[in-house]
Amino acid sequence: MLYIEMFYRYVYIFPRCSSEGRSLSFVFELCHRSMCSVLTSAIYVHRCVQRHGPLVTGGGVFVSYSQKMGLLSILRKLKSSPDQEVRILLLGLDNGGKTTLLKQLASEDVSHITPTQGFNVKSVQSQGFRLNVWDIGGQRKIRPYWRNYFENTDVLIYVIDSADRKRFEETGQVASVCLCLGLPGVLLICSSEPPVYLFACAHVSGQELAELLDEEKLSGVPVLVFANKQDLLTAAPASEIAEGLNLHTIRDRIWQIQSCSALTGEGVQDGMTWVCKSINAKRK
Ligand SMILES: Nc1nc2c(ncn2[C@@H]2O[C@H](COP(=O)(O)OP(=O)(O)OP(=O)(O)O)[C@@H](O)[C@H]2O)c(=O)[nH]1
Ligand SMILES: [Mg+2]
Repeated sequence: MLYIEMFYRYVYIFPRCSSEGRSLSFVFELCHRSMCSVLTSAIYVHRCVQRHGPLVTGGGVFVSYSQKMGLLSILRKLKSSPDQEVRILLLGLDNGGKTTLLKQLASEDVSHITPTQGFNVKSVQSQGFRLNVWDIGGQRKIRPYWRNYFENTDVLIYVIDSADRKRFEETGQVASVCLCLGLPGVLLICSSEPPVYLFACAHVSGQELAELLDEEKLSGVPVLVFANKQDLLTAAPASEIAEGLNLHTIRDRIWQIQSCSALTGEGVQDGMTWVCKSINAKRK
């Protein structure tokens, strides 16, 4: 039996949601539908009865204590917050590196990552205080469901695979939608093999960003640009990304740019430290 527990309001129990029973897409469809109405801040998919088979990609699992040191350290940095729960959302097109980042944060193996069909969620709890990190699949068919996860988001981590030239424009549009929705924080992760492409990417995104930052409802929302895939020799430096995004023109909020590699973990914690600081500052 697979339990999908929606904290605060609903608990759903799906009998035999295994590879032999209901399809996973059925489970996630129900999850997504539920999120539409519930819009709650936390969802946990318990893989509680292992004998029914693995949940495969898309399921959230509780992280064992030995695996969550990265997340725990983030949680500790947030402990001064009076709120009992913090929610971080990872979004971006498929193949961008969201799941790699989530696994890196949870100190898990990042060498075997498969495309996310639904979502992954990692959660850590300490002394009644909880940190939830959500990773939503970026495939086109899943993207319409993204908005169902926005409620109560403290920081959005947006992952871009800048090496994917063909979908550059698409990426810019999706980023705009996220910003339009007024999420309180945006962490934009850029990765690129061809720097020229990355510059173009940053340029278009920068135009979108500039327009959105004029919106009153986004006033004061902190923005962190996280330049991912720096392990690739052809990755553009963060300074180029900042220039392309015109970050220096942002005057009405704090922003930050951080180089990182979700694959090696380099720079990831630095970015998350900034995220924690911005959350703490906002909640003071
Ligand atoms: N070189 C390099 N590769 C990366 C990095 N981050 C992710 N990748 C690779 O990019 C590919 C896609 O990573 P995923 O984490 O599955 O991407 P995703 O955004 O979760 O994709 P969906 O689940 O389909 O939305 C994988 O082959 C990763 O190994 C990075 O920092 N450097
Ligand atoms: Mg994924």
